Amino acid sequence: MEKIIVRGGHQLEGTVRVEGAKNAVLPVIAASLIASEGKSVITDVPELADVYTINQVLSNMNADVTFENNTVTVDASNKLTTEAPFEYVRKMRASVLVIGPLLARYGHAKVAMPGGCAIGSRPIDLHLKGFEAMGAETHVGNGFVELNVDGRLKGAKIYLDMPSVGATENIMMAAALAEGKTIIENCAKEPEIVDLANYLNKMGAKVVGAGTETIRIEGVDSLHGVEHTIIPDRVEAGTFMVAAAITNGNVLIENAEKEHLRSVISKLEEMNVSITEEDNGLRVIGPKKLKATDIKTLPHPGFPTDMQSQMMALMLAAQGTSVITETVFENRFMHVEEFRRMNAKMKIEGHSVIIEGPSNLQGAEVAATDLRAAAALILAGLCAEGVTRVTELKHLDRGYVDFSGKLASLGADIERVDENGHAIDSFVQVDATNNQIAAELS
Ligand SMILES: CC(=O)N[C@H]1[C@@H](OP(=O)(O)OP(=O)(O)OC[C@H]2O[C@@H](n3ccc(=O)[nH]c3=O)[C@H](O)[C@@H]2O)O[C@H](CO)[C@@H](O)[C@@H]1O
Ligand SMILES: C=C(OP(=O)(O)O)C(=O)O
Repeated sequence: MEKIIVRGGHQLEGTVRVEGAKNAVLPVIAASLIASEGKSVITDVPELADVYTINQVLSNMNADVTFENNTVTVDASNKLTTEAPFEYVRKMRASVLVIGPLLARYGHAKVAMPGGCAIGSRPIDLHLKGFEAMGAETHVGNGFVELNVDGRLKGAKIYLDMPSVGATENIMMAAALAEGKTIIENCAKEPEIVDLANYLNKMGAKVVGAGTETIRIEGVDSLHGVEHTIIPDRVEAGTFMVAAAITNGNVLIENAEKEHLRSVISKLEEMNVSITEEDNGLRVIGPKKLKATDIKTLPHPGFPTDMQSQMMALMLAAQGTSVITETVFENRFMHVEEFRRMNAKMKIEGHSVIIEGPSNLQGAEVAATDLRAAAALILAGLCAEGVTRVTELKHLDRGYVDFSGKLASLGADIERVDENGHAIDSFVQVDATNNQIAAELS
């Protein structure tokens, strides 16, 4: 079993560059399925397990996909098949984002139903209600959801019961090619929604209002491939901000977009962390003593749930009582038990965790329970006494490129080892060209 081994107590210093955003690139690659002509060229794509998975989903549908030098190309002008099997959806829930494009272009999609996961039940009812309002018939059975449209999708007025990121993206992609006008109310406002809208508009779509709570889409007859650069990953940036803060370090986080990180910056500043904008990024300096604070996760522009576990690590090192309330996912506290193995003093009360800081964190063997928990346990290891060993790295590899290597370059005592204890590089997919994917799938 691969592990990351961290020896705490080193201040981080230097510069780290943030990659393109996982949560922006997945819908953008899925949206490339709508282009019936031309090639889509997507740049600043991070080498993440999830990117390989979405590429495989598209490739399996007969799209031509390549991934080299942080650039994904998709040629979806072939006749595509319209199914995404469980093998992919199991690995990555974002596979459901192919439904909107397929339904819009072919009037049919059959995708394995995503189950629950470590952070909650995560249904897709809002996606399906949106498609039904646009004229699709949905049928759920045998572990799949199958959608059919008689003719073309019709524009509709859709109110989302909650501002779901995935539902907003899926409906926006479907509406881009629907007949007439679609209005999505109470939609998600995340920067990744804006990035997808910009991409669709370059492809020839007519989307206005992304980033506000109402998006209006005038459907067009066809979309074409274009070039697009992915926005920086605000969660990776936030994670390195916490790494600098928790080690009393001084780190320049290149390519971090301040506007996307307002809630995170404001909470870190409350904890006495210094953050200044420089030409090419944000400089983060950790204080000698971190101050406790409270956080409630909310849809954007509120505090992001994807930064909740990393902030929990930081609060464990802060002076005083902090409270984290999770309102986005029903069960995103699995990492609490793992932190307790490191001597963390905290208790769960309903949707909140009360953290008594500072905990005298001690190194221990801990298991990542989800992607952000993996990063959070490593962050805790950076300031714990002794050695922390983190397992279940498949979660980490979904969302962080060479996390241990980047921390090591900032001065952390950290290495990734294989089951025999030999040092290895971070997750690297040997070859992700289309041929390789085809070979894997055959
Ligand atoms: C690939 C990607 O971009 N993932 C992000 C996306 O996930 P994702 O798009 O899955 O998250 P949503 O915004 O849809 O989920 C928010 C809440 O709405 C609920 N819900 C959602 C859809 C639905 O049909 N019915 C329903 O009840 C979910 O269970 C959850 O409680 O946004 C989340 C919230 O910011 C982030 O944590 C994830 O990192
Ligand atoms: C929850 C996350 O991602 P996903 O929706 O892909 O599981 C995340 O990025 O923290």
